[in-house]
Amino acid sequence: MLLQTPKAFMPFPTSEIGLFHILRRSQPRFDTTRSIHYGNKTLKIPKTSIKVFREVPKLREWRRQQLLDYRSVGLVPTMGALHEGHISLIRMAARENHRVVVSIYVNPTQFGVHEDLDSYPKTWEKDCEMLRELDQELAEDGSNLGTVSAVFAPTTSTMYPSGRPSQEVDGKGSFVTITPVGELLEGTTRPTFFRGVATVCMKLFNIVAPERVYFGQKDVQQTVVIKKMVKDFFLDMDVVVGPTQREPDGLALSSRNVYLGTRRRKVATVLSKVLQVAEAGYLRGHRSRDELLGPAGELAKLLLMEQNQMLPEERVKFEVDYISLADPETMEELEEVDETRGAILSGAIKMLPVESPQPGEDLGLSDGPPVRLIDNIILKPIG
Ligand SMILES: Nc1ncnc2c1ncn2[C@@H]1O[C@H](COP(=O)(O)OP(=O)(O)OP(=O)(O)O)[C@@H](O)[C@H]1O
Ligand SMILES: CC(C)(CO)[C@@H](O)C(=O)[O-]
Ligand code: BAL
Repeated sequence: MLLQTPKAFMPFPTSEIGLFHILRRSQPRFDTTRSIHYGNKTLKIPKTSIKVFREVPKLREWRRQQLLDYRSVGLVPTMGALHEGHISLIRMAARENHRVVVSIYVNPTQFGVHEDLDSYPKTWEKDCEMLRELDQELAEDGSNLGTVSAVFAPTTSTMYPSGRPSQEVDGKGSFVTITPVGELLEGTTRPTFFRGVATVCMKLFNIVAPERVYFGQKDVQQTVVIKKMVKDFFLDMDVVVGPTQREPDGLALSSRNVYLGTRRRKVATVLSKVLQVAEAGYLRGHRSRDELLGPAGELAKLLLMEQNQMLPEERVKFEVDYISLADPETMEELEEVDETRGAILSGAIKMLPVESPQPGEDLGLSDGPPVRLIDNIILKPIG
């Protein structure tokens, strides 16, 4: 990083002008796909000192000042639609860093051409409200090293300065690919997913230059891909993985849960139940794939049979995409768990559109297309 004198890097004057007010006047809702310029002002989330950066140079300028002030920076990358899973990562980051940057960016290149880029939930105002509440909580809790200092919410033209690359599998562009791990499991169903994730994370890491980056275990294969990228490209930062936050009934929190609607939400715990059966086998001493995944597959069949016996207007059909028992570093499938290494149990299911929707039934966001859910459990090494 190029160092300049502190004077040259005095931050731009900040403004208490409500971001919402500016946005309301200029466009109806915050839209990360369009370029917006507000002169030289650094915006803030109202009633907080959280800066909102939309462009790279100002963020870099702020970052350099942190370096000069010996302040550590933690980065929590997100796609917005914040929930308690994200908040738990931000809390972790605030415990371990003087400054926390949360990025909010729905990255088009990690969505396949037929995926849900257009309908992906965007809840900017609610996200700001959650960050405001968290800011207060962190300020009152003296055990943290830092607090949320900034949100980075770039546009796509900022993130892809040479133009947005194609989302096609054979699309050309400046990509980071981490293979073979990025081709397995989630990469089979979503062949451009990890290429998009690695590419955007490399950009975010280069822009923010954090000491630590925070990811959730809910997307476990993503954490494996990111760790590999950091190792193989000598990126000077630690990757910290936070535990999966769940609803009381066990469903992993996910921004996409809003797609489910009431009926499918009740059945969405199938995946966590199936994985728990396999985990219970490991804790009882089973190590072979058949012993661990056999009962898990049986439970999935049983739960589907139960649904099939119900009336069409009540039931929920689902398809198991995969249940995997994999090595924690390569994500290659295992026949036998080496208990000194442990393993990753993971799965994906597709909740199908409800049959015979009832008048006024809540079908979830975007009216009920199939919803793919993922989850995992780490089988910890023993000894
Ligand atoms: N339940 C959760 N517990 C802990 N971390 C989570 C949880 N859900 C998401 N995260 C983490 O938050 C970060 C940002 O994730 P993202 O914004 O995609 O949210 P998401 O809920 O995973 O959305 P999606 O529905 O697209 O999977 C990622 O590191 C992700 O693993
Ligand atoms: C890491 C990430 C923010 C990259 O867009 C995304 O994949 C996510 O939210 O998990
Ligand atoms: N949390 C993973 C982001 C995605 O599924 O696109």
